[in-house]
Amino acid sequence: MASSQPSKRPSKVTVAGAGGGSTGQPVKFARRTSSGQTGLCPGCKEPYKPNDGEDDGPTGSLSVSGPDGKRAMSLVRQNQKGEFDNKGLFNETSGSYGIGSAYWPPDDGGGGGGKGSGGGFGDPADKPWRPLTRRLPMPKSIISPYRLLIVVRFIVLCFYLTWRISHPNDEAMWLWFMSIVCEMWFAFSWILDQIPKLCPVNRSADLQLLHDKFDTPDKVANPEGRSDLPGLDFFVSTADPEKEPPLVTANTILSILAVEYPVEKLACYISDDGGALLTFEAMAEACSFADLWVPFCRKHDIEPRNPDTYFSLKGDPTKNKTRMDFVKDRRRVKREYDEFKVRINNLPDSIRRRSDAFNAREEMKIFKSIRERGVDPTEPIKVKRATWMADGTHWPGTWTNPSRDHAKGDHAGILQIMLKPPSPDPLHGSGEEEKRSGYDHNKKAGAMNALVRSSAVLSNGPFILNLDCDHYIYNCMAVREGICFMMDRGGEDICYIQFPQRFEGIDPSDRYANHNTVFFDGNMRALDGVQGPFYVGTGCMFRRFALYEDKTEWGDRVGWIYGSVTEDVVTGYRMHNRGWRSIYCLTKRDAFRGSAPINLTDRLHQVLRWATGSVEIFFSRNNAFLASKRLKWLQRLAYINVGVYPFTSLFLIVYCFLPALSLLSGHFIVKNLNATFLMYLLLMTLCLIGLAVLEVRWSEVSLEDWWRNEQFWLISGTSAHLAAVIQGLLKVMAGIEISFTLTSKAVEDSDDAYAELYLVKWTSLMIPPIVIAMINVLAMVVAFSRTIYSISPQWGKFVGGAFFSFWVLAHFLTVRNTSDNSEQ
Ligand SMILES: O=c1ccn([C@@H]2O[C@H](COP(=O)(O)OP(=O)(O)O[C@H]3O[C@H](CO)[C@@H](O)[C@H](O)[C@H]3O)[C@@H](O)[C@H]2O)c(=O)[nH]1
Ligand SMILES: [Mn+2]
Repeated sequence: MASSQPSKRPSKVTVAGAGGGSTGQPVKFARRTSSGQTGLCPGCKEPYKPNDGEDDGPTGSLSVSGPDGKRAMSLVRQNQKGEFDNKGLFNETSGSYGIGSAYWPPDDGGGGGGKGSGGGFGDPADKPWRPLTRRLPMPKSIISPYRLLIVVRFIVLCFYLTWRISHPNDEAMWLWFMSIVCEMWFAFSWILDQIPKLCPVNRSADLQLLHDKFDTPDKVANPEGRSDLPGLDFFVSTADPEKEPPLVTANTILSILAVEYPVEKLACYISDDGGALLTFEAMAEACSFADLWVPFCRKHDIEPRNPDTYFSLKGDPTKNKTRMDFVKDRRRVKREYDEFKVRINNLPDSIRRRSDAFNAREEMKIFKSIRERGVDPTEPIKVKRATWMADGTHWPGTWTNPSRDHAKGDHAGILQIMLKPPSPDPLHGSGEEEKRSGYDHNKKAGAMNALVRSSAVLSNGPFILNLDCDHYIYNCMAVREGICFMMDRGGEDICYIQFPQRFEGIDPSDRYANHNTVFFDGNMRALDGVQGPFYVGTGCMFRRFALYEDKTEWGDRVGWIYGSVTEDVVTGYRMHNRGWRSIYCLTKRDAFRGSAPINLTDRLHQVLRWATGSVEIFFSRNNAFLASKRLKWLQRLAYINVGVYPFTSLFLIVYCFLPALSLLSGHFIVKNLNATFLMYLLLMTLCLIGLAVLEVRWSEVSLEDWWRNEQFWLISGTSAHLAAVIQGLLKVMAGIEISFTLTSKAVEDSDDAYAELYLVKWTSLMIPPIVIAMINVLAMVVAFSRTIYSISPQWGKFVGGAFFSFWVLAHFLTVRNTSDNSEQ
């Protein structure tokens, strides 16, 4: 084990100060892509010899390094004269930094000028200009009736409510009053949810054109074929090696390092809020393994580039593989990956053994010096026990010798540069500039901001893509689609490109709507037609410039915004509020895939956190009611909805008890079930069904998914959302802080892949839905027997109440989908 021995290689560990922490121990690992130079970090194993026994085809070289060492300074340098410099086309562009004008030559330039031909550097002047991306409107045959139905439903709803208000049930005013208040709120929340969905769009990006414009060698301008794509920095956040196994994070890192993007333009930064040596050493192992994995992926077009997923794919691995050496390469990489996994699994043990050995040595030293000084050796000596890195130094995250600014919970950030970048350029000020104090640690937002600051002095890529540790790259071309939008003409006001979140390992019938498809394929696509989708925390590509504006306002106006457990939505909101727009990038093959909790308890806790974040937003100055004029009208409604939706739970819970109350009291929300009421009911139901069908068609969500979403809306609406409102109120009124409960990504080894699903971990959040279901069943039974035995049976009212009750109960019924092999 290399890691149990102090490394003999020189270690270039940069430990640098960053934002002081208040709750955790942020450790930021910074890692630039490899050029095959490894061994700069303790814990790294011996570098793989990339070429041993392999032949190097022209495209299949097993080297990861860029075509040459120099870093192309795209986007950074401003052409001062504003002139079109034909010679440096590929290496310098005349845009201003990170604004997205990267390749647009000024119209008076030498590139042909004029509107039609200014199509990017390297484009011959005679070629017509072509857009990198297109906006595709939804088919009229779906969207027109959809809009019409929205209007119809709105009108019917208005008439219905007016009718209800003017026809109180004087036999049971309380029932009538409760129901009408709830119904008015539901109408309001329906409007908030529905109106922003008026103009959904689809988009497409032209990857071939991107390649032609940025990646194509040119005899004159770019003889070495260097890419002129902009620099891209990946940020990965992890927080707890127990809940977020380092192997998962390592796989994410490997998928990033293997992405189809020029190595010299790519950098990867990892933040570990847990400050765990385990995570650090696992990352070091991953960096070493990348030297084997990345060339293998590139040589044989491997997909997905997450080794764990790749090696557990079912089916024939040789399908579509034509290179003769594929089988040999794959066998070798597979074996090395298995060994890599064993090393990762062994890490906790080897770190402990190593630390024990070092600690014992320290004890001996102290013991010796005490004896030499002639102090009574029987007196117990206190030796602080530390965690040790392989190079014989203390792991900075153990705080064994606390001092000012360097103690657990209050310390500087730690910056580790794991591998030298492929560039011979010096790393300007790496480390030193990290010494910023007074910034709050602030959960994930704090971690992200620390990465923004440290990456600024290392690679400073104009674009940043952030991923949760469990979200890996499933489509290695996807980031290029994002770049297409950023680099397209008119793209300079795009602050971020959000990709949908897709999940793996979810039960086939998706009982608790974990896939969230209605949100990701419906709501988000609709917002794309307004000002842009929300930022949802992972799988999002930012323009660095949009995060940077005034260095003193981190977490307040700039960067990731603090003060909420759902930092994501607030961060996106602040940008939209300043007039930026965002883009939703739905790639054919999922761009990223992550894990989601499949058992009810974890799911409820996740939803609870989101809803609590929403309540926090509602009571903060980020409430969209206070938005600036730059926020578009429909976008504002959507953001208001984000802040308001948890409050629906207050009305929902009352409404769910109404059927039982009607059944038991023998009254109903209306005086009698007359034709007018039934007609309204029929009309509204028809509108609802019509809207659902049309929405399912434009969003391409399945009807089953849509129904799961409705079900879970009721379950979470009566439990987690309610708790969120209470928590949020507690925070506002009593200042009680809300903690971020991490979702576990650890997979239990078990024969049944979905064993987790049936795991019942009791949580008080389950009480309201269970009580609702039980009371409704009970009320039906009681009312049914009463109606049968009563002398003047009130069947009408019973049927009304029972239908009402059944509507509630239907939300708790799950029919298990038996086609279990649909996953994959
Ligand atoms: O103090 C913290 C807490 C969390 N995280 C990271 O935040 C991410 C999300 O945590 P997870 O438990 O997986 O939450 P989810 O509910 O699955 O995440 C969704 O919701 C979060 C906001 O509530 C967003 O931050 C995420 O990007 C989004 O995927 C993970 O990478 C964590 O490592 C930190 O870095 N520091
Ligand atoms: Mn997650």
